[in-house]
Amino acid sequence: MDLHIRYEGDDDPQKCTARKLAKFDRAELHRSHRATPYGIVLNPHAEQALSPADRLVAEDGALVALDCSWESAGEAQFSLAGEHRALPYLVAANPVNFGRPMQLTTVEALAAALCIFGEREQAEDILSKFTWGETFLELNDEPLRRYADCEDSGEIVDIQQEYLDR
Ligand SMILES: C[S@@+](CC[C@H](N)C(=O)[O-])C[C@H]1O[C@@H](n2cnc3c(N)ncnc32)[C@H](O)[C@@H]1O
Repeated sequence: MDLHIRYEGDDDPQKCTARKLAKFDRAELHRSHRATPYGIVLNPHAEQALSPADRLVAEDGALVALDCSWESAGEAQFSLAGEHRALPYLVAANPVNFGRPMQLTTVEALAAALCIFGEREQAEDILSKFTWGETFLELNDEPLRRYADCEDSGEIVDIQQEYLDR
């Protein structure tokens, strides 16, 4: 699946996961909203949760993340053309936000979406570029497998609730 990243460039370049993905040819960076292709946009502010039902749109178009600092990741920043989806409950494995729910790096968000779409190998491949990448899949193994078995976002939200209630 083609991975595209709207790259804002306002985060620490040393820690930026988007730049590393581009360096290894795993994703294409775009410097403007207009240049970013239409597709499924990973947006933590979106009302609808990502589910396997979104796979076709991502396959025909693109799977898109917005790489910017969390300080500037307000709702307005996500004015990209596409179908916006939030990821369901998952925890971060990156050293900055380790163990925190929902605030994933760009590579974690893309890998989670790939797992939900059944593209586990591609998810493993992009995470393999990061020392903590495998830990993300280990920490989230059960929810990711359960989300991938869902039909639609309604089912995803029901499963997410189980984790939120724990
Ligand atoms: C705010 S940027 C931070 C990037 C970080 N500086 C890095 O180097 O990876 C992370 C991006 O991943 C995606 N993302 C992260 N958590 C998400 C969630 N819970 N739901 C949907 N998308 C999410 C969004 O596209 C978000 O803009």
